Amino acid sequence: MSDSSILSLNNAQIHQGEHLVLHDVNINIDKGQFVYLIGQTGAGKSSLLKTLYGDLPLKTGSGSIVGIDLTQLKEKEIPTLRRKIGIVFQDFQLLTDRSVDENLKFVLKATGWKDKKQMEKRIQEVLSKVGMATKGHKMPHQMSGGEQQRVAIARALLNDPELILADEPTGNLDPRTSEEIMILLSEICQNGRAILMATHDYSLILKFPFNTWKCEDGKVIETVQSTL
Ligand SMILES: Nc1ncnc2c1ncn2[C@@H]1O[C@H](COP(=O)(O)OP(=O)(O)OP(=O)(O)O)[C@@H](O)[C@H]1O
Repeated sequence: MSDSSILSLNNAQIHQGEHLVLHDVNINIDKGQFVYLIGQTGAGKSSLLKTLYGDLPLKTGSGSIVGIDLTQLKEKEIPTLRRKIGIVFQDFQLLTDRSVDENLKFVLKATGWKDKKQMEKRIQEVLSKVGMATKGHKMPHQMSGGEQQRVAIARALLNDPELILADEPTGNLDPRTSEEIMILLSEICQNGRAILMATHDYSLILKFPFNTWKCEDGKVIETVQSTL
């Protein structure tokens, strides 16, 4: 593992309970790198991401993410891990009973922020980054899917993570909105964060080309665009 590595798995096995999903996984992402994760339904993309954010245990092989050893990860260390990475899901997962500002404040409080002024400042900063500076008062149901995903990305940025894991972040969006979200994620990457993004959308990969890993036949292989 090089100094610039932000995520690596070596000879890892990814399990869902007793079911072996992926084996001999050897992957590395450096700081500031963008990588796509593709593969057919059920191929193991979400299982791999879940292992990386501590939702599934890594029992075989070795793995490290944002400086944390995944094989040694204890239940009580999972919040620390989640603070150091940003996670974005297909279905946004905003709390539907509160405004954008309150959604973001909830995460800040849960991750140890106390000072009210500092929290307000940080919320405004991340909302500006995703083009939602004036939308803090909105409730989730008052926003389009694309706007909700922007807020979800703002939420992922709150604690200034070096790595963002995104599980089909454009899966619920129309093609144009998907492109807008990709432009945003590309900008975030250009600002030095690494991104690992699972997707089914090959047209996005062609428009925004980055390294691509494919889950296939129980393995993760690096692939080139012409073989997608
Ligand atoms: N909670 C679970 N318990 C047991 N097996 C599961 C669970 N979730 C997924 N699996 C199994 O693990 C394998 C990989 O599923 P996974 O969700 O990682 O695939 P995926 O590539 O993300 O698929 P999709 O593109 O449909 O999201 C599949 O065989 C699936 O049936």
